[in-house]
Amino acid sequence: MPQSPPALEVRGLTRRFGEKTAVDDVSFVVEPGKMTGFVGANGAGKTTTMRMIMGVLVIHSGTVLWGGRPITGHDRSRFGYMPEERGLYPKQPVLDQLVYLGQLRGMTRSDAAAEAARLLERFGLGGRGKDKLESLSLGNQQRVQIAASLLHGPTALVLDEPFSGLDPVAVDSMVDLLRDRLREGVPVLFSSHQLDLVDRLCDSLVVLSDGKVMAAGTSEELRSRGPRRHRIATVPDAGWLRDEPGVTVLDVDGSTAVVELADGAHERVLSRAVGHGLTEFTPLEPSLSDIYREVTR
Ligand SMILES: Nc1ncnc2c1ncn2[C@@H]1O[C@H](COP(=O)(O)OP(=O)(O)OP(=O)(O)O)[C@@H](O)[C@H]1O
Repeated sequence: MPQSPPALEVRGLTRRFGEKTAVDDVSFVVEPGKMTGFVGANGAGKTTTMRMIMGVLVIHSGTVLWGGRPITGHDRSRFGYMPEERGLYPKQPVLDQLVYLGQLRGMTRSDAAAEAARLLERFGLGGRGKDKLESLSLGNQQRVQIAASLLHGPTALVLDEPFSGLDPVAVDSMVDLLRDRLREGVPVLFSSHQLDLVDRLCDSLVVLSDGKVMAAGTSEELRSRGPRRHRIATVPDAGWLRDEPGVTVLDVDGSTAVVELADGAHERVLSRAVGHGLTEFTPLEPSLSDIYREVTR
């Protein structure tokens, strides 16, 4: 029977810098084949967590598990990692660096060269292989960094802000490449400040605030736990909702209002709305951005 692909899990991960606990008892799972967004304000502890996952920073307590057992150096060497500090050499030609990295990761020279050329082509950089990295625009340098993390057919991807500085076309071509890996069951963890992108791309979300996990789960789970918003329209005017118990009006414009309903208020507000000339009563699914704002408020 074929083995199911491994999940990446962190359990109780903790890291201090002097007096400050930068990552505080952090636990979450990145399921195989799932794109998991890692979000949080500046300084929330995302980079520190990713560094501990990759073994470039000592873990003070907790564990990283790969396929349910403690991760090894060999496991990590097969991951694709895009560190915050990036790490390619500005003064060396793009293709040479990629081939070198591929060889470091156990590829033959010719396999590494072929795969590097294929990835550069996919990113529209087919003609730039002989150029020094520093001669490329920042967005194109970013594409090369991404190619470096994908080169060796990684078993998991840990990507620190992979989309920052990319234009929408570059984001889409990167996402296409990631989807190829996801289909093979590779778990992908990526940090981002771009909530709209996270909303569009993620299967799951981990929200970090001040070193702690504020929410973690699949998009559906988090959405079902998110604020219960409704759009209610009553003709001629929806202003009466302002005085209705159990209703928080977020926006009202003439006959239409967007509201949050308290637990148990739904039936009563619906029947009151009928009395006020109801034309619409629609539940609104919260976006991941709404959920993020809610849990970090
Ligand atoms: N090497 C270090 N020495 C001292 N403090 C550190 C070190 N690395 C991180 N920190 C502190 O740990 C906390 C978490 O930082 P981290 O870089 O992990 O956050 P982040 O969520 O990745 O932020 P950003 O979104 O700005 O990249 C911050 O308060 C930071 O100043």
